[in-house]
Amino acid sequence: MVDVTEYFARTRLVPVVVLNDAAGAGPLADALVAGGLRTAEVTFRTDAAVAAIERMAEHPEMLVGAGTVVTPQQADEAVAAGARYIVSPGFSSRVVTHCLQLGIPVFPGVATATEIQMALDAGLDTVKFFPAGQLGGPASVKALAAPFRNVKFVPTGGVTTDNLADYLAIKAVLAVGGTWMVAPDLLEAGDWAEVTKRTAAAVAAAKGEQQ
Ligand SMILES: O=C(O)C(=O)C[C@H](O)[C@H](O)COP(=O)(O)O
Repeated sequence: MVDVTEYFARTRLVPVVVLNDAAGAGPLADALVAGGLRTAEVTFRTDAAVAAIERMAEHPEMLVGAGTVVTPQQADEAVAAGARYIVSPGFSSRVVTHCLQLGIPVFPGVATATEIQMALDAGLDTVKFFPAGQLGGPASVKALAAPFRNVKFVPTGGVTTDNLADYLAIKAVLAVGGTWMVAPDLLEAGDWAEVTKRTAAAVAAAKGEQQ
């Protein structure tokens, strides 16, 4: 089984996908892989989520996760469709407990020290920090990480190619997530070339290469 935390430590980027039509899932997987990324968090923000996860998971190189999972039932649907990790915008004991029982890696969202302690109490050591930009950006991640030496963060919300290096420079940051590489308007328009271009730019920025 793939260690998802290890995987994120290598890719350092988690594209957050909002697909209204699952027909785009195949081309989107190809576009991401062409840009150098082999994972995507497909959100339950749309009814197409389950079908989109199924199709993206068919891509032999993709590690597909499910995002915006707010109920245990969605976690079940995501796993059945082929999701290999679960992400939530906030901390839900029900969702976390259920995922632990299923044995699927789960990354709940946190915004406060209290929520980080809830994650620790549940036995987790990696959390999403959401919405990162609006909560104060890298400075907030640093301040929150200080007392929690073994916690890893995936800041998401307001991250772009221009600011991702500021987050990734923080030791406690495992990876960053966001929609900028797979912006909903690009997916609506089927502009896969632009998805590949933005993905490649983000991958280069994550490696610290000149743009
Ligand atoms: O859908 C979820 O489960 C979320 O938690 C929210 C998304 O991860 C962010 O909305 C992405 O933020 P942007 O990259 O600023 O668009």
